[in-house]
Amino acid sequence: MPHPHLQTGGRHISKVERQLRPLRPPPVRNPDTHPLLPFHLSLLLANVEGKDPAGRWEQDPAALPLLLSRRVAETWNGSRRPERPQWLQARLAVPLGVRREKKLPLLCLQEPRARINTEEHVDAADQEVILWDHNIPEDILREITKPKEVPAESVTVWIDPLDATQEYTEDLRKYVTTMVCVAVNGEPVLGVIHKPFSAYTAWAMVDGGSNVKARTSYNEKTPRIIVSRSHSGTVKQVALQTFGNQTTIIPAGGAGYKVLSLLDVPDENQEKADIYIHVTYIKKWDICAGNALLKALGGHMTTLSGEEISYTGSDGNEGGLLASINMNHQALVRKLPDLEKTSHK
Ligand SMILES: Nc1ncnc2c1ncn2[C@@H]1O[C@H](COP(=O)(O)O)[C@@H](OP(=O)(O)O)[C@H]1O
Ligand SMILES: [Mg+2]
Repeated sequence: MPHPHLQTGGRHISKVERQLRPLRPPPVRNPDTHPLLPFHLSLLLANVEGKDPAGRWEQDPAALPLLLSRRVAETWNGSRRPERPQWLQARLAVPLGVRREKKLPLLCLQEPRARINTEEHVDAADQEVILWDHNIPEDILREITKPKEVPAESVTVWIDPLDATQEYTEDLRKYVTTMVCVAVNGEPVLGVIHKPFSAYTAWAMVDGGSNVKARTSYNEKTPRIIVSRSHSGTVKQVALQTFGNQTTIIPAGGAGYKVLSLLDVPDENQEKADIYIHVTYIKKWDICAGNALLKALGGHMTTLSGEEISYTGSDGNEGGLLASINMNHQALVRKLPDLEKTSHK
């Protein structure tokens, strides 16, 4: 899509951008602390804004992750002008036209004392910046009334701009999510899982608030177990061995989708399960947001041997995954077979 550009002061800016000035001054921030709440909310905004996210995805799969990740970057930087969604849409269409490869671009203006880990990487040539207007929607403000601040160096951010990539390439769009997670001292604290093709966003903050809840009942005896359809490893054998041959196994794409299957999600394309098990290696950006959501709602996501996963340091989790909510998680861990016998890789 062609987009009008004007030359001003040696810099190309869009006509729409120019019309939006003058704008409010940048917020004042204490550089030693990290405002968890606004950051989190900006991610939500990044996820839900725009007239037709699914439509944008059909035009170009990079659109939403790019919008999301740029919002992340911008909020992190915390000092730019606010913008409007219409502007974002117009502006994004230009650079995205040429990016249809599987790996999606991401711009991270990294805060020097915090870490941002993402499946995609910064395109150094890309100077565009997309901005958050610092308006927090009413429904979110109602849920989280007390903003938190934590030392910036304690924060690690995990971003998956496109989860269920394999399924996306097979046009199985219901599995696709974008995810952002903020961990503090390695503990998952804020999670956002967005389904671009359903325009549904689940978010939760540990000791903060959420827009999603657990279902009212789960089947602990003969659970429906949701597992990977494309990185399954020995998971079916493990599940049947643990819970018996009558157990229902639901193969599904995406770690974000599978966590949502444990919750009360008002989306007709969302299957429901009682337990999520994964036995192969998995990256932390695939699981951090789901872990934060579950933790905030009273659930658990651990390795198969019941250990908490630390969302700092290395980007891989090698101990497999067991996720549940409103169940005796430790009892589930004890039931699982000794997985030394099975491969985690
Ligand atoms: N053994 C493995 N090695 C690397 N990534 C894995 C993996 N198993 C699962 N994943 C990643 O975890 C996400 C969910 O996987 P699955 O759909 O198989 O459950 C996918 O993320 P992406 O789609 O972001 O790559 C997938 O690539
Ligand atoms: Mg992923």
